[in-house]
Amino acid sequence: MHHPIEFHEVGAVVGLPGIASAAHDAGDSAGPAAEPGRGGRGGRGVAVDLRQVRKSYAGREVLKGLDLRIAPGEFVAIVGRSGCGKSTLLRLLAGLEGVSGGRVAFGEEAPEVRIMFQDSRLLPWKRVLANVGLGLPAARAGSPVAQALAKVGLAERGGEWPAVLSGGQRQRVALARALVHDPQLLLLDEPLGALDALTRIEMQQLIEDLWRERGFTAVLVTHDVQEAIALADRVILIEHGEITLDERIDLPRPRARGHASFARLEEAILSRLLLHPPSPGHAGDPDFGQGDVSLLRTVGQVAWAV
Ligand SMILES: Nc1ncnc2c1ncn2[C@@H]1O[C@H](COP(=O)(O)OP(=O)(O)OP(=O)(O)O)[C@@H](O)[C@H]1O
Repeated sequence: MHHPIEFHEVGAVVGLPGIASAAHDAGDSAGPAAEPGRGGRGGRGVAVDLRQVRKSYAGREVLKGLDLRIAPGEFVAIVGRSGCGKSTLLRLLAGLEGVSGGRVAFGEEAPEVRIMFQDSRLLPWKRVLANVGLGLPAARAGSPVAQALAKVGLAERGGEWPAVLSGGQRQRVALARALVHDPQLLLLDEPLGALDALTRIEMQQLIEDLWRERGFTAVLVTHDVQEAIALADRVILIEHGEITLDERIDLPRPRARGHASFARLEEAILSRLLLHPPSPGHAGDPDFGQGDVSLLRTVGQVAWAV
């Protein structure tokens, strides 16, 4: 049964009135309406609702009024050129920074949100077990920590120091450290960016498996369009601080990179990325209109029909 979602606001509110009612007005929604994510099965995911989110640093506007709704259990990938504001968006979602305007809201009060970065950020003076159990009461840590380590394929490595692990293994530990808290929202800030190609694909599969099993909502920032298409229900493109593309990926999972429809979708998104070169200090893309989105959607649909 479909229940309306009541959104709970986090961070500062500037310029927008009460949220709960506005969030459900069909006509008020920017982007696709929140429908349940189709991959995650565990029902653990939380809905996310961003309205007119703005973020400035020292008077320079980095995010210029983002509207984005994410359904519970949905997997969203954010792509865009370096410096377009992807990590800033994740930090706002994580509550690590406050918005300069607009609002960030979740479908539940105080959901469990975890974030994973490109570097593992493990504490080098603590063994793997202690790193994964950080923040858990000692009495409760044992079994969940062991289970999380087993999930990421490192059941035997708990007694080791982070320094003796490979980069990929350290990221697995970082993933286990997030999993142990059973997150409702998992934020992934280019977590596989420093890994070799093979390890990267293995980690992508692991993340997808865990997402399907646990059902958390996932927001992945990545420079890799293939990675975005392989994992996400929707690929969002940010350009000059604005969302200029919100593309639903309807390919069956697991997704075969070599498949013609995958390749065409990748080409379409890449060409969209390359269409508008960076223009520092320029507010938005005046020459970008609905037509561009329609064009890409057409390309995508043709690709999916193949
Ligand atoms: N704490 C900060 N103080 C000042 N400027 C900041 C701060 N954090 C981010 N910025 C600026 O905001 C812009 C967006 O940064 P952000 O890290 O979100 O980009 P990004 O899209 O994630 O880039 P990349 O892909 O290179 O990681 C950049 O111009 C950056 O210099």
